[in-house]
Amino acid sequence: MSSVKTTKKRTLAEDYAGDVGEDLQAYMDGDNDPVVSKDSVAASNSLSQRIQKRLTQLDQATMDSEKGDAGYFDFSSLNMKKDHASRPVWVCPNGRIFLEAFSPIYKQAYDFLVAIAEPVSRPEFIHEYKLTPYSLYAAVSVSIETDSIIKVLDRLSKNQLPECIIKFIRECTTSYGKAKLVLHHNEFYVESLFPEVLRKLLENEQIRLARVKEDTETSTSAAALNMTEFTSNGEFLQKEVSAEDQANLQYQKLLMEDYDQTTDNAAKATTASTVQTVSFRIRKTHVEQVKRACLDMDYPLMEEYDFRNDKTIPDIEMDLKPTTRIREYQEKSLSKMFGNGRARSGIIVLPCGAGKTLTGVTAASTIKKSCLCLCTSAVSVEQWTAQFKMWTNIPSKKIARFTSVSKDEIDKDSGVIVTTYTMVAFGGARSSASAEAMKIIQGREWGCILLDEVHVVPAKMFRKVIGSIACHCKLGLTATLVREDDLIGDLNFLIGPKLYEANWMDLTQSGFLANVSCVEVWCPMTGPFYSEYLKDNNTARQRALLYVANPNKFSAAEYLIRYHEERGDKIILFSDDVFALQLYAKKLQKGYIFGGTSENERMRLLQAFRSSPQVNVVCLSKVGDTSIDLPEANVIIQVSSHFGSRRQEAQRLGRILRPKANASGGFNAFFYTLISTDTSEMFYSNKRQQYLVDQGYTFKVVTELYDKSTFEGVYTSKAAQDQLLYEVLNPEGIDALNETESNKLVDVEDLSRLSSKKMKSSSLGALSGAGGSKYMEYSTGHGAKQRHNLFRDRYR
Ligand SMILES: Nc1ncnc2c1ncn2[C@@H]1O[C@H](COP(=O)(O)OP(=O)(O)OP(=O)(O)O)[C@@H](O)[C@H]1O
Repeated sequence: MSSVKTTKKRTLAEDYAGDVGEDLQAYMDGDNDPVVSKDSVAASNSLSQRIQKRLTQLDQATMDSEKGDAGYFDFSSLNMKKDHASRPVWVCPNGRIFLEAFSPIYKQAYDFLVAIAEPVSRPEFIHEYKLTPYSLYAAVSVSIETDSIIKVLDRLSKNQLPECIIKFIRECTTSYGKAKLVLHHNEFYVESLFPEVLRKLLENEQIRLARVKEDTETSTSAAALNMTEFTSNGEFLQKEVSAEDQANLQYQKLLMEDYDQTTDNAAKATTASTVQTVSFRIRKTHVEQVKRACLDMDYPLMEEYDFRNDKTIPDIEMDLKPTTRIREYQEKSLSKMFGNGRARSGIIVLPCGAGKTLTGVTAASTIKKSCLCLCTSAVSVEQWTAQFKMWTNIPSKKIARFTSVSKDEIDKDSGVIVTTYTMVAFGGARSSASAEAMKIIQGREWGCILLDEVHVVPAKMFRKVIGSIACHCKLGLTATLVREDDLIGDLNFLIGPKLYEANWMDLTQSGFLANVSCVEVWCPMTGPFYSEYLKDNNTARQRALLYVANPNKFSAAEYLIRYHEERGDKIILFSDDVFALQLYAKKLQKGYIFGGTSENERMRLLQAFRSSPQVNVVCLSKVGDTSIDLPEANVIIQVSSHFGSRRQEAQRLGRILRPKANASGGFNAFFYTLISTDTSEMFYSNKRQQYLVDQGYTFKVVTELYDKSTFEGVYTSKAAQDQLLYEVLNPEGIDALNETESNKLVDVEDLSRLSSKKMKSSSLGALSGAGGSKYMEYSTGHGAKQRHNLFRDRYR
């Protein structure tokens, strides 16, 4: 109960934070991390600090000269080219790039920009991108050279490239991607195409000490051997160009010449019979120290796996089935990973429901070596295992699940193990079966690690997992790389750069994602509810319950359920608040699932929802945000959510993104958020939507959903509303309810093993993940703090 009290004291800032499973939270809270050396953190921090400095300098340069009183940038003095109308982008001195999404060469420009810059916002007509040291690092790592970045950007740009931008690109990219860490025949090499880079690195004493001297050599790079089935992006560009309007072909070719040449060169380099590289061998025991020293010298070591030449790890017979067809964007993302014949470590960002699993499975089946797949929950472990079997011909004895409940036999030589982060990172006493499995996991050399949902796992836990496992290649997968804290930078160096990020709207237009109509329904508070809401003596918890249980909101949900049931839709009602969840479910006579629901009951309800035409509504607490797969659902009604969490909003939308049969071509999925007006819910809602707005979704506001004079529902009568108010102000057993909910979010095995000390010291906020500092808000113009003057008053 002590934890409940802590929750009530949470500050507003804490409330904005998003959620992360408590099991992960525990590792963030732990003070000792034997695997991670403090030096390693310091090194990465010092690099982050330098990067931050560069960014600050860039911003400062712009602020000094361009920023006006209103806090907006005035770029009217940009030096425009004569033919600017036919070029698609503006490049601003603060590193922001704006792309006309209606340009005939949009696709090519998009491919280029997403490779060199971070997408900030991608609505229908104008996209915004941002050049950052990380994005440039990613560009270099997929073989786009400094001069090509500048040249292509200049060709695409309507204005002359600002000098500070050219300087920024040069400064950020000269040293990145120039040195690689390669594992050849079980030996680690630092490799480079540039002898002077290796000479410079060897000036560092730590690196010199780590070097095995006799191995200095000029080698024939293994990258010279077979190309993978994923060709370089140059080829993709050609394909896309041919699909464009013929009249624009000449111009497009001219414009993209340099970019094509860059990618062609990269491809040629890999198909040519030899590529001269210089390398030196380093001691295995010194790998971490060398990585650190290189980071410190601004030469982060790219990690690539020469899997085709690796004879130390036995191949697994694992091919995609002939019936498996990967989609264009999946192929494109994989081409960034395998573009030079080796496997690059990095992160692929694909929207919810776009098929990250198949992308990961295809990567593993291309490498065909032992593969460790790390998921966030036992349910995901089941889903990944099923998809490995569905898409590939992997023999069943070669794939094993390792969770608290399922421990399959692990193949002695090689194979795929699907497990959770917590199972691997757990530091306490294990059962003998678990200890045995961990011995194999930690003793084996892995071809690749697949890291699912990388945005939710704390960097500290990553270090622990990655530091305890020997692997050649790491592929991170995520839908929402939303993490404005420093940890996102750490991910770049712990896993690798972002290799690809798909555009949600492009995938929607191509029919790979459902076309969702997002609606915010404004529900005024009833008089009595609002006057209680305004009273100071009511706790924050009570006030939150008042706006969630607002009778007008209840009626709106009731109306929407009736409307969509009549259409034959499948509806999920989400409420983070378990008291409210039960209220809605019981009064509307629908099934509900929360942390306390038994596994049998859960399965029964979900099965009924999936297959029975009579069961079209299921009410879910936050347990349904990610781990419950309901591809049939096409309507979401949110009545209560986790404060300002953009990730939760995106994850919930993701529940209905699976493509739907749609004869008319209009919206085929509906995402409703019910907001009690003039309460703090309005403020949170605005923050929550920002990530989706940046992906191009528009939220319509509806103020008159139904005719109040004729609608009759559970809480339309005055007497029923009074009764509800009484229940809300005197809720029975509410604390116990919420406690059960939070505890059930924890992986069972880990919960039983978390030390009682840790359990006691965690706040309820931490248990539900709210205490994690994962959701710091945008500080760069997209949060409510920087809202336009016109709208500020509305939210005051
Ligand atoms: N190339 C493909 N061909 C056919 N079906 C596909 C393909 N790629 C993905 N799918 C299907 O799309 C659905 C969503 O895939 P998956 O579960 O991997 O998505 P996801 O990106 O991991 O989503 P979430 O983030 O919601 O977990 C699955 O049913 C999967 O079978």
